[in-house]
Amino acid sequence: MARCGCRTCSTVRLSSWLSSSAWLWGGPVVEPALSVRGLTKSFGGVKALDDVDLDLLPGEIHGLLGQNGSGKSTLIKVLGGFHASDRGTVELSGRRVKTPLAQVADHGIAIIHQDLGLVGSMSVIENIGVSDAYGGRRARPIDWKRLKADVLRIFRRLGTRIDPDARVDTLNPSDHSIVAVARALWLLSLRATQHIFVLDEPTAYLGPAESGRLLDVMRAVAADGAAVLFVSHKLNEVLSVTDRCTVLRDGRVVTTRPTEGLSAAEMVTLQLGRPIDDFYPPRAAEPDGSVRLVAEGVSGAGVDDVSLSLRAGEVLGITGLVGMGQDPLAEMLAGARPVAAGTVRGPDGGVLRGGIRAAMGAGVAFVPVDRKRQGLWLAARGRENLTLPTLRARRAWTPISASAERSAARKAFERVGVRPVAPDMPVGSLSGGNQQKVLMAKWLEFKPRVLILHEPTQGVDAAAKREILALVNASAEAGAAVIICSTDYEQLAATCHRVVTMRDGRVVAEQSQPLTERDVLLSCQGATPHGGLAGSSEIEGRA
Ligand SMILES: Nc1ncnc2c1ncn2[C@@H]1O[C@H](COP(=O)(O)OP(=O)(O)OP(=O)(O)O)[C@@H](O)[C@H]1O
Repeated sequence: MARCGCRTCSTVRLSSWLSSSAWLWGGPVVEPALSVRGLTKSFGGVKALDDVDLDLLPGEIHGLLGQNGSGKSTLIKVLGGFHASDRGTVELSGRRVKTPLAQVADHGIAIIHQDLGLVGSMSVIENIGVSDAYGGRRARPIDWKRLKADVLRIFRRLGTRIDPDARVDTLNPSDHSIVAVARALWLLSLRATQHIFVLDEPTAYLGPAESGRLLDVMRAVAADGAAVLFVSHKLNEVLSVTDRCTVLRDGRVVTTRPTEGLSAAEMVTLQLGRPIDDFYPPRAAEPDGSVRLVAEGVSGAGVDDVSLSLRAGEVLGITGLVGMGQDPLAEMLAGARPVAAGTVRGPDGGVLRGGIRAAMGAGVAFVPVDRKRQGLWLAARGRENLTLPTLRARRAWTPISASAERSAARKAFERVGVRPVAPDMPVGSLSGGNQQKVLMAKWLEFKPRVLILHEPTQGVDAAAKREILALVNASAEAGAAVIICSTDYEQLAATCHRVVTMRDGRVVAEQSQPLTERDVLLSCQGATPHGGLAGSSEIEGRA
């Protein structure tokens, strides 16, 4: 049964109602907030959406699932007016609307993308205030006093204590998402009575604790009567928060059904059209190689006196609650961020100075967390992205053979499961998960001696996640030393030989095999495994 974890919500969950006879025999007795019929959209020869029907009911949290490239983002972009559909109709509360929709907020629709569109140097309240009337014909002054009262009321309803006057760049990532939801709530409250929230992988960058806060916010929004569409590859979250799910495969709806009674394995089978045996590949063999990377007393922005070493063949996890220093540490080890004190020694024992270029020269590869801004050249072809890391090693003026590049890229894309395998397609036209696979292919092809991965499977579906991690393990078995910097505790426990935990910039714990998700989470929360914090609902819900 879909569980309501919201402490303030006393409403009856929709799940039992949805599976009741009222739904089954007579169709929905409640007017859908959004009703889509026959939606079809192609890009060239690719049918991204094929005759899609979808109903979102007021008060419901509806999961939208599907493997990478199945059409989820395209559906959202059509709803958001970003793409015109080729065919199909959209009704809002029973009223047919003209598509593509313009000014979707006027129709009560808020779309919250992964990139939240907040301005870090502005306060929370300024970010919310400037969202009204942006692009409008008449400028009018913002009533800050009234706005602040509205925002505080919304924050109270969402159960958050974010300071409206705080600068956004001082907040943690889950607060960013909550501010984006609050901004949408405020904006919609000025414009429409029925609200529809579409959240496109809002928890992709969040750890379990931070995600939990956002899921509570979604529950509060739905409890007030909004319809919520939630896109995620994190099946635990989909199971815990949604009332119903719609599964897309190759642009078509496979099923829409109540979440109650569904398991994560069944969700994967519905998405792929086949079951997968295990969510994770077998762990890489125990390492017995020589030392490949050493950090000695490394300090810098957000990192305080960290020492660690890593051997060839080893897969080391670096984790912590979100924002505890693991992200800047991964960047410092890769030469992508300056080290203020201490040293990093590379595969040959020499101190790595000279930034990321010197690190690459020593065989260190880095897969950054922000694939769109730091990882990929979105306007370039897939094959060109793959060539980039080796460009410097080529002899000057040696022409690049397009056909050789194409055939190498085709093989690399097949290895990591990029769909479609189209080396000439601009990377920006691929789905988000497939972009992530191209990024992985780019650095695996580099044949690194040290491979530093920052959230390597974000936004990828269950099958692709398994394939990517299998390649990471193969890379370790071929002699690379691997670091996975992540807040996906389950993935770390299933993949790593060793996990170090950071808090306030320092390494505070180190665990080796046997590892469990629970132990990793406990160490992040400051408890010793098998002790303390026994009452944490976060842990109990997932154990
Ligand atoms: N602008 C575009 N140009 C060409 N093809 C596109 C474009 N946008 C999407 N596609 C294609 O449409 C299909 C559906 O992509 P979409 O982004 O909707 O998938 P998705 O389900 O959101 O995947 P993911 O889980 O990876 O985010 C894919 O084959 C993708 O390559």
